[in-house]
Amino acid sequence: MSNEVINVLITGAAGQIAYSLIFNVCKGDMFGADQRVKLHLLDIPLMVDSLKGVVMEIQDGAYPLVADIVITADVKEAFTDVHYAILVGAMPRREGMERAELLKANAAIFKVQGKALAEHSNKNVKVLVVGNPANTNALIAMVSANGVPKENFTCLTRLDQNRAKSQIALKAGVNVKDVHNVIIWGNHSSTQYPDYRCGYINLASGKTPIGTAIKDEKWLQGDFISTVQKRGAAVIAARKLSSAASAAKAITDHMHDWVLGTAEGEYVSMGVISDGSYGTSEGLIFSFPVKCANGKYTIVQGLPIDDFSKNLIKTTNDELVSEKTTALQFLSE
Ligand SMILES: NC(=O)c1ccc[n+]([C@@H]2O[C@H](COP(=O)([O-])OP(=O)(O)OC[C@H]3O[C@@H](n4cnc5c(N)ncnc54)[C@H](O)[C@@H]3O)[C@@H](O)[C@H]2O)c1
Ligand SMILES: O=C(O)CC[C@H](O)C(=O)O
Repeated sequence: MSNEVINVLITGAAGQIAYSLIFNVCKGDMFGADQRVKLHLLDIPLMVDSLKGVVMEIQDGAYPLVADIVITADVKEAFTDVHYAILVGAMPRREGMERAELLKANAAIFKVQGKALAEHSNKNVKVLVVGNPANTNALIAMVSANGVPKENFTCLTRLDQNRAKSQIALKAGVNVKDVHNVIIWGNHSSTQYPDYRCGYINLASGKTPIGTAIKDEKWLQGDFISTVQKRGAAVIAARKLSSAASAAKAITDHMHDWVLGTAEGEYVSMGVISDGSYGTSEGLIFSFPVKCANGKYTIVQGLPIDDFSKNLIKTTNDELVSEKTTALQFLSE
């Protein structure tokens, strides 16, 4: 076990997602089986008693990797010296609530937290925003965090990628581990574009493009896309609560790959600052296919984009431009 300890902030630490996520971190699933962690757990004052119960459970889990735990409702204390900030805390969308309503409610939170990252966290803090609307909340935190490198701000679209891979695996009758390089473009919303066109399946006969293995273009261009786009809403409709265990798994996958690297030839989807690739608007937090090595991600370049894909990328880009305009208005009020 390494002697070095990393400081990991989880906000919304008394919430549903955190109740799975914290234990993934404690087990070493996120940063590796040798990496010791100090947990910084932030929630609102009302939830601090509940956090005390979470601490009891962490202790009762007897995790050797946990070096220390801070629980707090104080933003400065929570953000001080953190190397990784996983910003989950937000108001989750309930059934029937519009995402635009969420934008306003959450803009204020991410402005304060962006400032706190700049003022109190490690200068190279890596940030993952999960709280919705995740892309635009990440953008608000990024523009509010003077001095923190803009490439250090990401948002979660790995849950969408995992959903897409599973739908393909179910349809093809293969194990999900054999499905590779399905991409999520754009916003973590119902305009996202789940793109199978660069993906492949490892069949007994060899590496096979998804379109060739599934041979059902109508499904791939129709129900596949809409099922993934609407999966979050379907979970809310069924559970009356937003997805939690699957979100925690995706957060763990995202941070693991960012910090420890992706396998050779593997693309993963992350919301990252757009450099204008694939006709997207520079400066948005947009989900792209990326590869990770040495703690850095690179947007995969040169993928073939036909008119079908171009249109869907434009739709989700337009939605993000509009969210950005609204968010910047809230910030200036
Ligand atoms: N990007 C994704 O893929 C994805 C997936 C699932 C859920 N989400 C989003 O993640 C967020 C959390 O979901 P959840 O199910 O854990 O919700 P939850 O309501 O169970 O927990 C949220 C927690 O955040 C806390 N909180 C609220 N404001 C806070 C603040 N300013 N600082 C610190 N903590 C604060 C709440 O007190 C609560 O304990 C929601 O916005 C949800 O929509 C995103
Ligand atoms: O609010 C939603 O529609 C989605 C909630 C969450 O982001 C998810 O993807 O499960």
